[in-house]
Amino acid sequence: MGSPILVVAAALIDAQGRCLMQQRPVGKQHGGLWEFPGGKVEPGEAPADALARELAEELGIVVAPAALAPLSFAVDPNRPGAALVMLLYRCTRWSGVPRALAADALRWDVPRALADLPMPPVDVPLLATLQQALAAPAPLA
Ligand SMILES: Nc1nc2c([nH]c(=O)n2[C@H]2C[C@H](O)[C@@H](COP(=O)(O)OP(=O)(O)OP(=O)(O)O)O2)c(=O)[nH]1
Repeated sequence: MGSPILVVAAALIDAQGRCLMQQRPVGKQHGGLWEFPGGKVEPGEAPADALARELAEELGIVVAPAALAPLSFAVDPNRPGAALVMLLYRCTRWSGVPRALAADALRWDVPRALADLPMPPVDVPLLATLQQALAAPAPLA
């Protein structure tokens, strides 16, 4: 069993409280499943920088690393070869309109509706946490 693989991903939330998910291309690991945009952290890269890079590559949007707020994390201990650790950030500010540059499709919807989509195992608890976070009253300023 190798060292854990660190993956960063974003819950992009629009003004209507909808979250963006993308469909992994058929033929890749987890092909056809719906996921949060993001990817693996490269050696020497800070997690938020890695996520800003992935969001530019996958969606063509510009996100300041400071606009990425840590939300939750999840672990898939059963991934072949090495456990996968996924850090989920919440993001409400970006420049540009997300486009499916690396995915087969994009979908904006409230987390409750997204939960019906087929997704990798780590995404299930993360989406539930996101749903709770969006349902909770806004924190006092
Ligand atoms: N981006 C993303 N990846 C996820 C999610 N859930 C989940 O299990 N993963 C897995 C799928 C991949 O094994 C890994 C993400 O790495 P990646 O997207 O860079 O993988 P990849 O196969 O496209 O890249 P590569 O290894 O071919 O360079 O994490 C998710 O919600 N978002």
